[in-house]
Amino acid sequence: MVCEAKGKVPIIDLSKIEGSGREEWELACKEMRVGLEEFGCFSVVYDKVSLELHNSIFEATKELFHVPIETRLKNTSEKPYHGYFGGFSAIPLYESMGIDNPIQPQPTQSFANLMWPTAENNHFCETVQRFSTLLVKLEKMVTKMVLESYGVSKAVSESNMESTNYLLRFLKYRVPEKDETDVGLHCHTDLTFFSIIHQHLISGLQVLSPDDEWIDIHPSPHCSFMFMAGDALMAWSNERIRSCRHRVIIKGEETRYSIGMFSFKSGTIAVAEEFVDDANPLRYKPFNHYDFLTYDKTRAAHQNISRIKEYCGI
Ligand SMILES: O=C(O)CCC(=O)C(=O)O
Ligand SMILES: [Fe+2]
Repeated sequence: MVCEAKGKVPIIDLSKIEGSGREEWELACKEMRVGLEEFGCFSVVYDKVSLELHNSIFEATKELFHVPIETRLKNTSEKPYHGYFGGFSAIPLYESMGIDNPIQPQPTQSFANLMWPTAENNHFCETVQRFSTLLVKLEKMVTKMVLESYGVSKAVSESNMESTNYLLRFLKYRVPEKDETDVGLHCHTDLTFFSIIHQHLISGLQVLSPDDEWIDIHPSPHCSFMFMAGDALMAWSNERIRSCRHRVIIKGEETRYSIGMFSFKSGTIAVAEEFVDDANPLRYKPFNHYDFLTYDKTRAAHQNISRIKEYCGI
């Protein structure tokens, strides 16, 4: 069930986990903890996402980026980092758009109406809903497994999960022109609780190992999903889990598309008591996730400092 090799990002097959026994469940939890503590990530195979759905969501993504730029720019949000992002000289290849709360029909429909005000957009909405519903189900299952396996009480685990909001983002990286950088996204950690990245045919995602080596995360099979711990999960776990340092490098002659499902918490995030003892004193003050995003957006860039540490580290 689990392709494990020490020093490698774990690959965990959760396709049949729901009907499985205690032993398989615990083994999968252990692999998740190993991945999160060593690399800040693990890869999940989840065959409830069919090849047909995988192809449909990427067809929808390509169509979306064919919409004129004036229209794409209409993807705005009151929440920081939730709307259109692109045209930055430091990352010229990268462009992305987002739907906040994509499992509700209304936000997806409003987004589609903005992008295709006069054309039929039901197929886009239906595909986004099907994909998002499965991904959110998967994220909830993984979060439950991670929290439970660290011994977090059922009540705390349930309230943690109830406070989750999801942001679906469509990402595009164009091919670099001659003499242009091949960096799609510079090395960073996400500001999220969890980030799930789903890739199409073109590789590019790399994660940094504990020995500071870049590991390629290849986009196969069609139902594989990269789970990366964000800064909020690192803080919540009092740094037992490390946030995943990653980047995107664009090689070859084809546009790269990927999709991200990002989770954020409403209310206050406080370090879970299970992670604090004499050897591990409290490292973070309680914080509001969206205030952290606002702070990050307005702060001067200090690339070498952990952003969450700067915000609420003790
Ligand atoms: O496109 C990818 O594979 C990764 C995207 C990413 O790191 C991000 O959006 O934060
Ligand atoms: Fe990222």
